[in-house]
Amino acid sequence: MASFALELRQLRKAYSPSVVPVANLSLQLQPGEFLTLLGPSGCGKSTTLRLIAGLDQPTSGSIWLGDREITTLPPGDRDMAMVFQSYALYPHLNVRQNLTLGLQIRRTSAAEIEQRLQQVAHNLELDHLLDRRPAQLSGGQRQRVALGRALVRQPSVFLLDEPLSNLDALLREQVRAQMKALFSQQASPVVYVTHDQTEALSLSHRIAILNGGHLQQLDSPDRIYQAPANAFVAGFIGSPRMNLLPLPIHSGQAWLGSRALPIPSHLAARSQVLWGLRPEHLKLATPEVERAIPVQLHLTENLGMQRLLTVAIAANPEVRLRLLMPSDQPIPTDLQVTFEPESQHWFCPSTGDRL
Ligand SMILES: Nc1ncnc2c1ncn2[C@@H]1O[C@H](COP(=O)(O)OP(=O)(O)OP(=O)(O)O)[C@@H](O)[C@H]1O
Repeated sequence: MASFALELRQLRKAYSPSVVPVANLSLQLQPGEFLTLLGPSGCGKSTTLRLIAGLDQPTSGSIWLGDREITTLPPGDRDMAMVFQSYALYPHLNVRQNLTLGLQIRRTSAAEIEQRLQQVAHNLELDHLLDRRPAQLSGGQRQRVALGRALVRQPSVFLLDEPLSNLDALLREQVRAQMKALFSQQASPVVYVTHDQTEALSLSHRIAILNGGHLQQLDSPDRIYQAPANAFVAGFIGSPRMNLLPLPIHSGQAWLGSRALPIPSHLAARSQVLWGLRPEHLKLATPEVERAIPVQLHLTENLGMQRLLTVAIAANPEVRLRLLMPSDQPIPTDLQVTFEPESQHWFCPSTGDRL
């Protein structure tokens, strides 16, 4: 089966001069690539997906499948399969009929339909449920049918809009793993919309982080975590959230309380910097560690395997930092913290850009 790249060129959707959910979005998905649109509520993820599906028309810009422009093509002619959060199954049809209706409409041969049905039902563990109606299924089973309906079609593009968000945490983890395995075998690109960073990080080849209709970073999950392009991405990706503090620069160093932090030379001319350090990179230090920072415990939160501590810098108690430590380690009474210089991030306090 032929597989195509999907490309958005300078895509823009404006509902009014002030409501612009998609602002000049350009990105290209390779065949088989799994790309996630990730961002806070209202950032334009669903609108982008609707534009790709043809359910909405862009104000300007174009959409391409391979070398064919499809910007104004009706949804039914785009050969794309969409999976919604709400499942959207036909209640009066059983699972078998829900899975195969799309193929029958497209006049696929009976033998081909049966072969694809068996394969998808097997992969999604739906074999024993084929004669049931949606009302007789659990939420996780319904969502697997919705995914199966997209997979049997073997479309040119898969569009998935928060398909796991109605499932409880345990089921979400199971279906996520099944989805990852299934979509890794697909030749068609997948555009996945979520506001859940764990889903985005675990499923995607690349993640497009959106905020207010603007693309903030388009990169691999590793790069987005390790080298966030700006303070928005730094604060959005990672749980618990990265420590982000404005620090003054003088005498060629940044100052965290009374502690001087050596800075990269290109920052020396600045008067202030936004300093970032992930809670997992801030460590408790034993007394003999050089240049450790004395702190006082402010708050402890138990997260199961780890504890999240909020500490105040002893010399400047208004400066708070959060750090993660294993739950099975005792919290010492005399607290000091330390970190590796290379785990620090530096951002511009006015633009938020990575420095
Ligand atoms: N038909 C419409 N008319 C006017 N404004 C709209 C319309 N559809 C969406 N919007 C606005 O566009 C913005 C982006 O909406 P969109 O649904 O794309 O966000 P989202 O990132 O998918 O959010 P969520 O995660 O909450 O679904 C929002 O401010 C929304 O109110």
